[in-house]
Amino acid sequence: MSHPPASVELSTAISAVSRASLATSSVFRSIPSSLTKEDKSPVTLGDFAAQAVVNSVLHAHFSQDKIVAEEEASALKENGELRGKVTALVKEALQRDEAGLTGQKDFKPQWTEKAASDEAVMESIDLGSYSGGSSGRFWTLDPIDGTKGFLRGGQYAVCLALVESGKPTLAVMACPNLPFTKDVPKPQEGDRSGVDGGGSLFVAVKGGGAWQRSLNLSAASASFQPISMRPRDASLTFCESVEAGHSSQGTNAEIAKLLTITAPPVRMDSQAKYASVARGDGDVYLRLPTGKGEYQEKIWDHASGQLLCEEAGGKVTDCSGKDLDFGQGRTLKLNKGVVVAHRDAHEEVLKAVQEALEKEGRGYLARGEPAPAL
Ligand SMILES: Nc1ncnc2c1ncn2[C@@H]1O[C@H](COP(=O)(O)O)[C@@H](O)[C@H]1OP(=O)(O)O
Ligand SMILES: [Mg+2]
Ligand SMILES: [Mg+2]
Ligand SMILES: [Mg+2]
Repeated sequence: MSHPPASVELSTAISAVSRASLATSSVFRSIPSSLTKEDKSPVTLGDFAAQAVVNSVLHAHFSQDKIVAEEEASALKENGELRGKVTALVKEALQRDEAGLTGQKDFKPQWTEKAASDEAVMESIDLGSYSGGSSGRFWTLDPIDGTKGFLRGGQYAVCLALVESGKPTLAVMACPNLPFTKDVPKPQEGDRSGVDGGGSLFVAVKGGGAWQRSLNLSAASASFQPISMRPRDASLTFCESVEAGHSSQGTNAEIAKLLTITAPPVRMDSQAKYASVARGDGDVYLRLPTGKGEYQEKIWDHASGQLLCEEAGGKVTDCSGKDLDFGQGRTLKLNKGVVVAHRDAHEEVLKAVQEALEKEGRGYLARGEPAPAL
């Protein structure tokens, strides 16, 4: 098959994510500033604009579908200048010609001019407030995954997935700063001039494979190609977060020793990590909890990445070997940590993860038990 299995959902999601990544790329080039949210994490006008774009495209095509998305519009309600900038970005992204942007000649955008007023933009952002759950279907969106990377001038991703009965069934992820192949060097952190050839777009359909093409239709690699994880090899390479506070890098180093891996881990921001192991740039993505595992991972931080890796031949579980459960609300509250490896390597990697956690006195995370009370 030379194209992912077609559906209106897939065409709509490709249109939405491609448009959103136009808005984020434009903010990225201009050296974004940020606001700080209540949980102390940053948000930029790129996050707001991308969420408004995706939600308004989804709502125009599937008005019954609910959306679980990261951002909320409250900060824009008090800040007219920021609101105006977001609306201008949304307008520009929604007005782009579909065939020229995504090559989807038969897809007819259903949204109207009205989607790009200040009021409509704020309403669209707040369409993402759904609480999730295990029944029916909903979309989950991270408008900019890796906002810290986005601010530093590193990797980030626009991540959208359709979840049905608690399981991701369709994923579209744009990685505007990830070159189409590993052979083209990634831009240096802080380089805001963009990627030669225009970054990468990833798609996965449950039971229908994982695919990528260049985000830029004029690039040589503008048509979808299937991707797969690297088969179990003699030596494994690891991929982990740049942010030490997001996962336990010390535990990863111990796991590498147990697996006799000597190569240093590749550090990268965002779900671009899932995409790069899905296409075989690396072998293992570990995101192990810090401390006692107090942080609950958000569903939008994993839904599209999980499907991409599973459809590319991988297995994705938490530290106790359980599947990620996307039907528990806005967070993965029944899971601790994420372990991604090729199907044939996963058991061995998980064993090393569990051994390292036991050694550290955090074996309860490996057993899926609550942390012991002091
Ligand atoms: N305390 C935390 N622990 C784990 N992940 C976090 C934490 N705070 C934010 N995140 C999320 O981690 C992801 C990026 O992590 P990394 O690049 O380290 O893999 C992002 O989804 C980020 O959200 P956001 O979408 O707001 O950037
Ligand atoms: Mg995120
Ligand atoms: Mg985000
Ligand atoms: Mg965030």
